[in-house]
Amino acid sequence: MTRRENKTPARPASPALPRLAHARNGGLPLDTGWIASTRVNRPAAERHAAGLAARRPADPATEAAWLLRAVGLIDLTTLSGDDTPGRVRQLCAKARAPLGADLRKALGAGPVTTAAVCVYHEMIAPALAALEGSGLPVAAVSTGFPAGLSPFSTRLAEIEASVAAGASEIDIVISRRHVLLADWQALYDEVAAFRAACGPAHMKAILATGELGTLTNVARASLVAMMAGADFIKTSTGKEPVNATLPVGLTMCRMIRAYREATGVDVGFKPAGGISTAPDALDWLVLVGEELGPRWQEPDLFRFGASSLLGAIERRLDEIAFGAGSTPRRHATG
Ligand SMILES: O=C[C@H](O)COP(=O)(O)O
Repeated sequence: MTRRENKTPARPASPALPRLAHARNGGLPLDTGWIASTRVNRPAAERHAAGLAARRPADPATEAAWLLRAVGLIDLTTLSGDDTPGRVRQLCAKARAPLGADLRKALGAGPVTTAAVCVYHEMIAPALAALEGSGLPVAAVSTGFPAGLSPFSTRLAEIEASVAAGASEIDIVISRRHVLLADWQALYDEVAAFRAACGPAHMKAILATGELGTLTNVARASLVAMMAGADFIKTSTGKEPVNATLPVGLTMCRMIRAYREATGVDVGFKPAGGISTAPDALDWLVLVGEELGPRWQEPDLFRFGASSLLGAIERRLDEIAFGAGSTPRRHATG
């Protein structure tokens, strides 16, 4: 099946689209031979992933530099049933100024923001208002997030509504059954239709890897999503029983690398769900640095999808800057 033409009406995208200014992924025709020949050796992936922690930066100054970089890569997220405009305004204030001025001064760091704010559709308007003038994009989760089981027409309309409301990044979820049934054509058609509906907004394809059964399925779904035009591939919604894991991350990075070698196109990577400690952030940065290179430590090609990681990084930076005893005094609550 051929890809659908972009049918989303042009609407001014939210101001930060230039943050994703590298050439977009135009996709490829579905290549079933490539998909069938792709396999992953799970024990080897697990062994490799287990070694990443040993390669975290050892000295505190380098660790602080890495963690400052990680802050700028976070899609600061709230995806709760009890989200309110007030909570989203607080989140956006944190996204604009994620670290206190005293902490930045102690670390010798300049101004920093997170990469984006990620919310449900209903929270796009308060997020845009709260981020006005900051240059920070609003990402919206879409297509029946998190299960992706609402009617197809509803899922397309949901994307279009969020783009029309001003989201410049759309995080879609795939139908897991297409992967579990190895119906690659159905998966390709679905993701290509979502990509067309996104129009100017950049699309992150959430694979929900914890529900795909095998790493081989993760690899194949990654390839199909990229062939169908995904700008980013993303591990998880944060709502599956198992979310972002390093063996899954390794698998997806290797597929991004293979796609780049075949097409010359850079596709972004977003691990999401359960990434909640400073060492977690370091492990993911080691992984993408080793597998894809430093370009994938920049916000146009890498994001952390996380609701609690920022607080953990802030506490660790505080320890580095002011000493271990300072954290309880300076951060009364986690
Ligand atoms: O896309 C982002 C995830 O939903 C965040 O998951 P988390 O709450 O486990 O950090």
